[in-house]
Amino acid sequence: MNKPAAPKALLNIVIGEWAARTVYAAAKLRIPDLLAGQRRTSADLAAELGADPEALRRILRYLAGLEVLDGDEQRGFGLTEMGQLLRTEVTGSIRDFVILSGEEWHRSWSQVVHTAQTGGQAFEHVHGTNLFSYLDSNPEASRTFDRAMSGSVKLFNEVPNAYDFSSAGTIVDVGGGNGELLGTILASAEGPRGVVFDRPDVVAAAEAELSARGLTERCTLVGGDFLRSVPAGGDTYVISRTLHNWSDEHCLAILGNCAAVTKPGDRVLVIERVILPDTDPRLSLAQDVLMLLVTGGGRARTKDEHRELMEKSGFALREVHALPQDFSILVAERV
Ligand SMILES: C[S@@+](CC[C@H](N)C(=O)[O-])C[C@H]1O[C@@H](n2cnc3c(N)ncnc32)[C@H](O)[C@@H]1O
Repeated sequence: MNKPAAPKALLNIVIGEWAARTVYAAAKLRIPDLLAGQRRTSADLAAELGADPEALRRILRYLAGLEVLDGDEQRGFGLTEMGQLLRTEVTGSIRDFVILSGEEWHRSWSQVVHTAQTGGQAFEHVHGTNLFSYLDSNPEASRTFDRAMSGSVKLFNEVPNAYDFSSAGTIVDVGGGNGELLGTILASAEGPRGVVFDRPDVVAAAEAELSARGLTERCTLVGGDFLRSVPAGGDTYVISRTLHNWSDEHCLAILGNCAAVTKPGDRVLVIERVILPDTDPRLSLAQDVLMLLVTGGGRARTKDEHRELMEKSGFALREVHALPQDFSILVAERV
């Protein structure tokens, strides 16, 4: 397809927000769940939702234009492959990410001018507190955040294909969230044991995930603060989608805490959207600005920036492997 002329290309970028808001509305109203396995008209859906039929018809028509839905009022609207991903209970659902993006992240993006002018965090400007303190005192937002982070089955499933964990003894997932990544890794290799390490409230929620996978015997949950220390006893430390939340100084503290409990030859695996030359930068650079808005010093980093942080902490970057959704896994060895 030819690249659209500049005015149209720019307009398409600008109205991207309208598309995102409409997809958010559909997810929030659970329209994709109501369309699972069936076509329905807007009148039918509006009756069930207590919504306005004509407003809903025009919104569904826009969603069909965006290829999130297909069909029309006569045939009924149905889900496309993209629409399926907005259902609640499907493998790889990104509904919770859409809700997080449409609520918490949206409020911060609306203050991007504030951040541009002051360098200050939009999130703090909006909420009067930083992201993780806010999540600590807002259980509902915290659950949405954790679910949004864990809706990454495709990404997590690829991790054991990119790195062979079979010779690991104990794998510690630092900032391991609800344990979904560690559960996937342990399910891929019978030998290793695991530790999920995260904020105390978060690891409590990981228990259900690991027990559902029958992994409680092989896995320990530890609550704490990775800026102070990380659990000792591992030979493989995984830090997934976490360093981007933190400034270089804080990353050095986290990596330094891993170095303090490891010996030469042990591994740190960092999973991040790395800014790589000659690759589509749209996801990694969007992530970088999101971190600018919602964290104090967090950022997406280049491979060399990661290498430097690792070297300063006592690790040598050995390998980089590509993962889905423009993520990479950086494998470093304790020197
Ligand atoms: C962006 S999430 C990534 C979660 C998971 N590793 C993944 O890839 O889906 C960052 C994680 O860091 C955890 N975290 C934040 N501050 C922490 C701290 N001071 N100590 C331990 N964990 C922390 C959060 O609770 C959250 O689970």
